[in-house]
Amino acid sequence: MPHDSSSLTALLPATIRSRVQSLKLADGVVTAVLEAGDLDAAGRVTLEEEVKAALSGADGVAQVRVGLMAERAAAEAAPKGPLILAVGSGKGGVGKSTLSANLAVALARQGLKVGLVDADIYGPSQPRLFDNEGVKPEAKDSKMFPVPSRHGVGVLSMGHLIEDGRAIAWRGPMASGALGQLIDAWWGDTQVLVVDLPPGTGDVQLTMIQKHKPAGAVIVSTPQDLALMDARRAMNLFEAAHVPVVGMVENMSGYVCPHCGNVSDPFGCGGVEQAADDLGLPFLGRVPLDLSIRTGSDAGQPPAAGEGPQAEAFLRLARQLVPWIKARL
Ligand SMILES: Nc1ncnc2c1ncn2[C@@H]1O[C@H](COP(=O)(O)OP(=O)(O)OP(=O)(O)O)[C@@H](O)[C@H]1O
Repeated sequence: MPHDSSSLTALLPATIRSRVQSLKLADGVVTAVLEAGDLDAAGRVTLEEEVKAALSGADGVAQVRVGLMAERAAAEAAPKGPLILAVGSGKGGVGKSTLSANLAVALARQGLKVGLVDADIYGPSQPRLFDNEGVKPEAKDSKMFPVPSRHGVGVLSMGHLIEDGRAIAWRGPMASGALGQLIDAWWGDTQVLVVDLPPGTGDVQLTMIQKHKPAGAVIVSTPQDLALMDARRAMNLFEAAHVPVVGMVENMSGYVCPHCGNVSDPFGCGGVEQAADDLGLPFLGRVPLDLSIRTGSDAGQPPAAGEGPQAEAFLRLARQLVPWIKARL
């Protein structure tokens, strides 16, 4: 008989079972979150290997993802930093970075003090989107200051730290160490930190979410079925880490012809709203596929900072999020 979450947990040795915070099976993928605050680096690697060895190959299991919780006591004792709002997607290229940047600008236009961390450390794009490429962050007491932008949003990205165009080939633990430095920076009176997560739903993402505990997450998807399946995986990932999903956004949902203004739907339309409905999540709204969104982004001018329908699409999303954010500040 195929396994479910409890029969899978029973496959783990008792010493590991007591560490399980959550364990979910969906579409053949097990997502397990374990308490590991007492273990050193070697112990954590062993624990991850043991879990994978115990569950891989079980009936109905195609893949096992492990997220390890650490430094819980230290995190709880630490002074309260800005509220973290993660922006995630199940796969790359759906517009997660574009949405993160414009949401940050749109939230700042609602009067909030907003910062942005580019956690997409393998392909950082925020310095280009905010037109502050090549600016190195200043630091004090080995903590960085955010790099200012023209739109009132401080930004920190691996792209600010590496030489132009140099690919980063880091392994998971180094990657999450680097991300920690971007988040634990001098954010001052910043109220909301929008975190542009790396695309995907693997171990790196899960560990990052566990460690930095966003207050909530927004999932972005394009309307096609394939992207939607990935969005569902992203939701499972946040659920496994006990991070509430604030809602879903449909990006590239209707192509506005720059010549005649006609709207067509190359990727379909309404799929994300339907998926949000099926999953019992709020649907936050759509952003059209619009050439000016790409050209503005490439030129370092976030459309949300301007006027017109493109700006309005992002401002509408931000207005929906403001009450949720204010209730948590
Ligand atoms: N609504 C839109 N209209 C037009 N172009 C868009 C829109 N959203 C995103 N794009 C463009 O699509 C490309 C991919 O967007 P983006 O980099 O934000 O995606 P991503 O999900 O963050 O990708 P990655 O996983 O590579 O980081 C960019 O060139 C961006 O300008």
